Amino acid sequence: MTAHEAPDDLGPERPGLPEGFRIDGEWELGAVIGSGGWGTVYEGRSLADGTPVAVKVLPTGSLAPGTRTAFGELVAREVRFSAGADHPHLVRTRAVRTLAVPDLPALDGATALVMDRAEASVKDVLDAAEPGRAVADAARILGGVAAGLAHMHGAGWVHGDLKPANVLLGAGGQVWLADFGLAVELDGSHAHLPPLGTLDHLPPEWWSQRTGTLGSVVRPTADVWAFGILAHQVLTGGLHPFPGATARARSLAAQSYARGTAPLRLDAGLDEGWRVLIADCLAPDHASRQPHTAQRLAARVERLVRDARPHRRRTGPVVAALLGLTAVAVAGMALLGGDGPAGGDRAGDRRTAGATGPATGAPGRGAAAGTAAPGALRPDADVPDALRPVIDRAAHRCTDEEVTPALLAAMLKVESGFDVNAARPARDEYGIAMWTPSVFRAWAVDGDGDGDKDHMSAPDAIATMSLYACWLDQRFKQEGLPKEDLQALIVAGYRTSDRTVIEERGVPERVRPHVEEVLRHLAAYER
Ligand SMILES: Nc1ncnc2c1ncn2[C@@H]1O[C@H](COP(=O)(O)OP(=O)(O)OP(=O)(O)O)[C@@H](O)[C@H]1O
Repeated sequence: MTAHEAPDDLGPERPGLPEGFRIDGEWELGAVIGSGGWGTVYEGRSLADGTPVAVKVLPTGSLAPGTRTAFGELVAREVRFSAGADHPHLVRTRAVRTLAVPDLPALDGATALVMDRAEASVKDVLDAAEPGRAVADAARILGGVAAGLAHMHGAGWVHGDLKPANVLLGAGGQVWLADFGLAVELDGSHAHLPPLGTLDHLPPEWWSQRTGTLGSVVRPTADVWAFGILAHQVLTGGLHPFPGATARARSLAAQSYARGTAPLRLDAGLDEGWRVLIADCLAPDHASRQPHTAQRLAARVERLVRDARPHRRRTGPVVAALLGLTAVAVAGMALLGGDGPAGGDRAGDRRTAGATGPATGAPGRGAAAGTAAPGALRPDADVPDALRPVIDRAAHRCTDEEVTPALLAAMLKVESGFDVNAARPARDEYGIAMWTPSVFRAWAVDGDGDGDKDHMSAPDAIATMSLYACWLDQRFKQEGLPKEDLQALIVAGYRTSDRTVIEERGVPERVRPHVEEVLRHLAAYER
């Protein structure tokens, strides 16, 4: 949400919750991370397993009656959207609670959103950036933002407040859209929003439209405009595409451009592909921006991310340094790295160093000789020879012990029978790992390091399967699901979703036969 445009009468001094405050005996609050226009975000941790979380507390008690209705509506929206958001590029809300704090009347009855905790926002990165130079990992960050937006628009929502502060970066390199207080559900082609967006990211047409009782009309093209501004900032170390020392001056410059009285002057240092994409996002009005849907932009950004890859092999650690990440977080980033052999090798080394048993990090069947690590493939397993090194390498991207070569092989066996050309068009699933292309895009890993991420390429599809399995594994651990069931749950999550498995706290009935078949193969494949 926006700090500058929020009404001033949200309450005098905003009261805070003390460190150590517990929510429902499940989470404990720590220090304040920051406050926005509507609420305060605290560090927190799960009392069950110490998992770090961020808790956003949205009070309503201290508001003037006139403000309360509008604010209550925004809170309801944030809660409604957050609870339903389920995508790797949208920050995950783990729980929504109503606080009971009779001693602090202003916070009694406040809503608390318990979210995955980020390390930093893109705003933090831009604040530390050198103007004129793209921030480290710029293309990948923008790829995540575009994929998150495409998902929101596809699901019938508009973000409404896309800006650097609302793009969060997780400790493992994840890119999450956040702050859904202004997210609105589309009613046909548009929705209504109170006039609250951020000046610097509002489209020029916003200023000329009348604000009705329902608020301003907001359409997906407003997010596309905001993405254009954000992309320019990320690719130029924070430079806004419109001139002016203040947000208001820049918004006036944007309006002059939209009226045709000033040209669009993008930074001269931008690569041609990005320049064209940003110019499309910054088309002067709703109609001319409309063809550039978030879905199309996401596909274009993905191509640009791919093209940028040879130059960014070494950027993961740079982002880590910039964000002050820990060694553990850097290790997580190697796991997530879709950067081909470099990322894979780092993960392999780490596994070697950390493992108590002999290393299986070396790709290929060499690992089958001598003492094999748990989960290594049996030499007589019916897995095609050519795939063994690919599966080994993919499994070693994940440092969690449940994601083994035998598990991935058993999943592939049942998904496609190791057929690289397998297809189930009715379910929109293709290739050896039966990826749905739009889902694959959100996770895609370049398994063979050829600069391309293709769900029909076995190395890419299998490496991506491993990454996704690893993430599922970590989710289920965070949720405290039984350790002995984790492999079965990963298989079930791959066929359904993390949320379905977590909600059912086990293997959903409808995928039970599939899971049992995979487990049979797993038993036969494991050394
Ligand atoms: N899940 C999270 N993990 C870590 N930090 C977060 C998380 N969500 C929000 N923050 C941080 O908490 C601070 C307050 O966030 P909040 O969304 O309330 O306001 P904002 O986006 O800064 O401003 P506004 O709401 O006015 O637009 C910001 O610094 C934001 O980066």
